[in-house]
Amino acid sequence: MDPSNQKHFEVVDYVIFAVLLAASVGIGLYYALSGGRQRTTQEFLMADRNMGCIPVSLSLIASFQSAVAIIGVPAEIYTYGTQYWFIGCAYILGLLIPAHVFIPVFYRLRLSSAYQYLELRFSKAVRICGTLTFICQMVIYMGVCVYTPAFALNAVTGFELWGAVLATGLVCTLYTTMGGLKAVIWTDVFQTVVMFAGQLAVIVVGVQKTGGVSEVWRKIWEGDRISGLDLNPDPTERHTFWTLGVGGIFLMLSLYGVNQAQVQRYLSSRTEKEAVRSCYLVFPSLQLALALSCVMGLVMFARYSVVVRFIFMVIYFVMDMLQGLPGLPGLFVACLFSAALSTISSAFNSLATVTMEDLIKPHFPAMTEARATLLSKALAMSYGLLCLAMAYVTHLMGDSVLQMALKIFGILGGPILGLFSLGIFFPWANSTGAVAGLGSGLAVAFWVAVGSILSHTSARSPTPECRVLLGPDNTTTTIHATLSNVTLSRPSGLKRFYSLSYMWYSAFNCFTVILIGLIISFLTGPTKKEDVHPGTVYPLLGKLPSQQKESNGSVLQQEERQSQAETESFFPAVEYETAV
Ligand SMILES: CC(C)(CO)[C@@H](O)C(=O)NCCC(=O)O
Ligand code: NA
Repeated sequence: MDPSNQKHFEVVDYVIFAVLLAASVGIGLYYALSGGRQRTTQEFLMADRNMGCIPVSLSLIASFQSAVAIIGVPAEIYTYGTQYWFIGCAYILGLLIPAHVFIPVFYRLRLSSAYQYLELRFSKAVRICGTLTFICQMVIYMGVCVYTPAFALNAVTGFELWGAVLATGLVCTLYTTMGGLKAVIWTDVFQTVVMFAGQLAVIVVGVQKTGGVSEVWRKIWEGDRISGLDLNPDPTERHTFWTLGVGGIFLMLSLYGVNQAQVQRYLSSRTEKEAVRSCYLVFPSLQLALALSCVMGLVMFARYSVVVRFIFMVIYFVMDMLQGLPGLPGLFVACLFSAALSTISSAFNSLATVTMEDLIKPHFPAMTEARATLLSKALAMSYGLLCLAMAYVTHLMGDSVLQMALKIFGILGGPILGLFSLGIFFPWANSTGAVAGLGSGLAVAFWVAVGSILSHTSARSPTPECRVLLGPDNTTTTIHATLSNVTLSRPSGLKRFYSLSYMWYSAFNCFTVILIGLIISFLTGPTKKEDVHPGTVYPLLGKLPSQQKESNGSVLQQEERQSQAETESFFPAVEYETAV
């Protein structure tokens, strides 16, 4: 194996990549010119609340399955064995709870943005704090997503780095701005299929070139890549059944339960049942996505029988396998960029939605629908350009990309999950408690994350390390093998606190918010039962009231009624189901 010889693309590979981009723009154009022609925010941001469960479910898995997972998960399996696969166990509760708690609550309140919930349950201030946290989370994450595939390809193949970043950023901005949420969802469907096809191609060719299934299996077995269930309760162990299978549930809840990108898809569903069904359908597709990435990591190990710690080993492997098979390298590039595009388009659209619904509309209640839609498009476009800037910021950082993405979800998404859980499960919580809880949750989250970076404890790795250094022209030139005998002495005191496994971040930060939120609520006078807005608290023992009747005249509901009337004038046949 010689990572120093650069891999190249043929014309046909570039053509396939271009077809992917063109098809995505085509879908955007189609939804710009059909239906209501994106003239209302209901259509642009909510897809007219008329989506079926299959496109929604594929779109749900596409939102947080980016090139980071396509590159990061096989690399993880190749380097450390199959322990990470146990995160699949977290998908069970991680999807059942959103389907039966979060979706019913949000859907029946007929929200446009998840953060509207925070105002109904607490106050305007809480809504704004939540929105701002979400914006930070998605903007940082977006940078990682757009940068990763471009950088990885560049490192191995010399694929033009900033050209690829610009192409993805601009194409995505274009179809998101033109076609709104409908285009985002339907491009997600197409891109998810391309993503699966690309991974499957690599696996099939990889197995064949390594000598067939039994040979691959023998090498994996001899190389000791199949990890048993690690039941070590130590929360500082990076990956164990507990960190992945239990910590992972909170990661999933923060993504599939309360993240605006997903909530928006649930709310765009035709009926509540359809939304719940789409959440159920995520389970098999997400398991498939996980299985494909894990198997790819295993085949990769079988191919080389040695662990080389090179961050873009996955791309090297793919090119090594697919070189000489015209079009297949192009299919994989399309797979990587499909994964990236489908994630950043969800990010643009959800960011435009929260900025519009939570930060702008409340201040300009008289804004016309035409102006609001135009402004939403301008917002989607601005976030697209901001994304390019964030790609540059990511360029300046360095971490395992998978770990980096999951840390962002834990550090910023965990406290948001805590905030929503505080509102949904604890009727006593009040607005002051919520703001204090979120503030403390974020502060502790940053403290632990920065502490962990500074004390380097999270970087402990039990495997011998080899590093491939990047040469001056970004080609891989030197292989520098260091057998690092990491001393596995237990850190003590604060260091031990800092070495908390990043897989616990979501859960830990969520609980900080709930704990501080409840303490402050009780100190400042808990919310009385009769003051809680109906339908905002999930009755753990009773039944959630069915869809909100539009009875009282709050501004929010007037807004809702107005936009609902608009929707109905466009689609008189839309029916809103009221109960499960
Ligand atoms: C969100 C999970 C954990 C769900 O399996 C997975 O898709 C993942 O590891 N995502 C990493 C982030 C990304 O792909 O951008
Ligand atoms: Na994606």
